[in-house]
Amino acid sequence: MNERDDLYQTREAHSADFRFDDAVARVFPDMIKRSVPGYAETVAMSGIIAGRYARDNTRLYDLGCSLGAVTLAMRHGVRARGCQVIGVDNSASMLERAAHYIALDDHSLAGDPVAVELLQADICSLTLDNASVTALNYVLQFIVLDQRLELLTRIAEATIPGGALILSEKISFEVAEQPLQDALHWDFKRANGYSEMEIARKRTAIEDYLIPEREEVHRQRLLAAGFSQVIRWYQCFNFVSFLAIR
Ligand SMILES: C[S@@+](CC[C@H](N)C(=O)[O-])C[C@H]1O[C@@H](n2cnc3c(N)ncnc32)[C@H](O)[C@@H]1O
Ligand SMILES: O=C(O)C(=O)C[C@]1(C(=O)O)C=C[C@@H](O)C=C1
Repeated sequence: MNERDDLYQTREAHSADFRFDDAVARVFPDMIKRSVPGYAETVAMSGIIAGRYARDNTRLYDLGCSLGAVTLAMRHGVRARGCQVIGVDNSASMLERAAHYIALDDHSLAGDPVAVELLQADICSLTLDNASVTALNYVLQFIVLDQRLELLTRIAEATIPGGALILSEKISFEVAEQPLQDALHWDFKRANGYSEMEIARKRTAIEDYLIPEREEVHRQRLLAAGFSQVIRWYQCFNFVSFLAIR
């Protein structure tokens, strides 16, 4: 199942034509590991954070769950009782594969594991409720700009007092810092075996589709959405993760 990402060795790229389709879902674990600096740590620490913030008889949401990496990290991190982890994605190709990974995990766990449910839905029109922890791991960056505050506000309103949002994103920087951050990111991709052509084609494909914003924009919008505290708990080059508390 873990195929190597060679999509842009053969695929031509056009602006904003990247989609989470079957071809991407097939190579996704390899693609995200080789493309996002700090991905493995972000997933693993989502489990630790879920352990601290999950409360009895609440929900944990993994919005834009792809193959369910964070869904499973949260399932394994939860110590509270009566919790349910809900993984949501609008890509059928992703969810089909996520279901396979959840089933493998079900079989490996003894006793009464934390319940996991997968849902195919658009997170921009999903009703959320009774959340103690929500993860938005590299997903907000794909939501059109004018829907981002509304989505975060719905998450904040659905979050119990003291509950948490884990928000991981590719970010942008002020003009003086941006070239260095880009260069380091592309060095990371080169070191992971992507060619100049693959890096350039992926860049074209996600341009105008993955829209990064500055740290300050994220912080202020999270506060405007209804969270009371925001910290940046992790950064690796141009990828960061925030923890926002309701
Ligand atoms: C970069 S991946 C997320 C990675 C995943 N959270 C992880 O940590 O492994 C982005 C995911 O968001 C999903 N997505 C994008 N827009 C969405 C929307 N409006 N509703 C639901 N899912 C969405 C995509 O289908 C894709 O699977
Ligand atoms: O910014 C890039 O160059 C990326 O490849 C990033 C990114 C992401 O952050 O989601 C884009 C699409 C894939 O899902 C994997 C990585």
